[in-house]
Amino acid sequence: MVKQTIRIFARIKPSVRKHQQGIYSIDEDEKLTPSLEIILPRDLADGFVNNKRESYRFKFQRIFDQDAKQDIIFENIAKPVAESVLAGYNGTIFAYGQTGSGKTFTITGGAERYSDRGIIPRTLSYIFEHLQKDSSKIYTTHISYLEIYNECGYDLLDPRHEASGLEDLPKVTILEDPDQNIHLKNLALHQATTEEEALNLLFLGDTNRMIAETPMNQASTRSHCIFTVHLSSKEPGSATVRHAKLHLVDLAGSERVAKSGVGGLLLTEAKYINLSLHYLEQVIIALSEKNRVHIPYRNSMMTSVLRDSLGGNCMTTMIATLSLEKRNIGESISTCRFAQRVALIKNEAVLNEEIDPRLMIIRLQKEIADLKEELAVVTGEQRTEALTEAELLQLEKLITSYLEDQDPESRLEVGADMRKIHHCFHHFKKLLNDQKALEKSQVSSEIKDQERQEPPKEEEYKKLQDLLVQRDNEISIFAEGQRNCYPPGWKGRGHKNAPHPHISQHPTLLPSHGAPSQEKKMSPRAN
Ligand SMILES: Nc1ncnc2c1ncn2[C@@H]1O[C@H](COP(=O)(O)OP(=O)(O)OP(=O)(O)O)[C@@H](O)[C@H]1O
Repeated sequence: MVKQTIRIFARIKPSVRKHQQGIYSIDEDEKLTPSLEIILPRDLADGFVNNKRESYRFKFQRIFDQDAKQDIIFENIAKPVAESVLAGYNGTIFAYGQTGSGKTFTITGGAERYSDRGIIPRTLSYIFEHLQKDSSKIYTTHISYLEIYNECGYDLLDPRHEASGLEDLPKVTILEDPDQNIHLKNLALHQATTEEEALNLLFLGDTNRMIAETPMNQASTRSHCIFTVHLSSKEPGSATVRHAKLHLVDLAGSERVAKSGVGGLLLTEAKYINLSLHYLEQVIIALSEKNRVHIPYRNSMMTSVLRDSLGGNCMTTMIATLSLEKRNIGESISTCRFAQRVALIKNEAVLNEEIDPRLMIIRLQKEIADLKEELAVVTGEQRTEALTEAELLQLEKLITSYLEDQDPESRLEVGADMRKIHHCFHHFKKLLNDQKALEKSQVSSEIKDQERQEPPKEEEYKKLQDLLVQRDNEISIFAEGQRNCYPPGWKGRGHKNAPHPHISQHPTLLPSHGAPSQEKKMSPRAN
């Protein structure tokens, strides 16, 4: 992770009236941070901001004076960012300043001379040169070009060449996923395999930008443009892919509505521009304040798109473009003030790596195939997915003899073959389940048998009760008989006083002659 505050640079546009004496001075003491002093001319000091102050001093990473050429700007500002993008970090360079201060010239360049090429073409050239030289990685490059005008996004890389106004271009909208990542719907990503293809895309975007421009909407002044290089890289054979994005941003003119004196539709546009830049300012103020939890990124499309570039996962650089002429002093001071706040924002850039599941599967499949081959070499046998019939038979034999072996120390040796080990476990599990099922069925059949053999308790109790009543009757009959000792009127079997047939057959209950004490021995009820 790289922790870094946003780096701020100042670039002063060449003045038509050559160096206006006394308006500004640059202090470039090597030991100190360079500073730009803006000196208020006497006639302005009375009416502007604070009539007591005569000068304002602002610190920058570096200040490029009027004579700084495009190659110097690229080398010092854009090249370090391009390098970090090539290393896998996100990068952003944005130009901020009033209309006509040189934002487009700095970011895209001038059309007159080849040497006027700006940061975008020079960065593309640098990136593709690096990609060509570096054979240790596989790179993929895509380009997108977004224009934001009046809070609406438009895809400048519409290849139909039919746009005669912004509304003819595909409209881009913002989508946010549950992880709060921003996705731009309808913004096409075009693959560029060479510098030429990438430059053609830049040209297409700039052409669409110009065609869509109307006198009322001088696009470069009134809209924000974000040219993005999406770079993916991976080492050959690796499933880890690095994704880095480089935003090159040309913001709308930063002048304030109150001072620009516009009206009607233009005023609406100016409000929008300023609203958009106002929200950018709000985000920057929030980020520069310590302990501020909520950052209002969602308020505008631009801050949503640049969310990572501002206080997030990105190496960000700002170029404050200044047109330091007497009439622009106010705007120049406000641009510098804005830059000072931006310089307080800390970003934390991390390498954006992810595993490509498709590549991972391919890699694992290859690894399995390699390992199988290696195993075959070591074991001398070619292994198939499943065990062969012969192997299964041999394994069954081993398992049987292992189970039959009474020795508790005995071992089942199947070798280092996971297929065989799994088969053994499977076999033991089956045995265990069979055993459980058998025990269960045995228990249930025993219960059934018992139920069949033992009559219900109530029935048994009734039988016993009946038997008891019967015995009581017999005993009382027997006792009666004893007392009467078979009276002369005894009529034998069938008589109402005759002993019960069972009693007559029961030896212990049969009356014995000459044993009168029998009655005493046998009480009618034991209980
Ligand atoms: N450093 C420079 N060297 C030479 N010419 C420059 C420089 N900066 C700006 N210019 C010229 O000044 C004019 C205005 O610049 P430019 O269009 O870049 O301003 P801008 O800030 O992008 O304005 P807008 O807000 O309208 O987009 C252009 O003609 C451009 O070529």
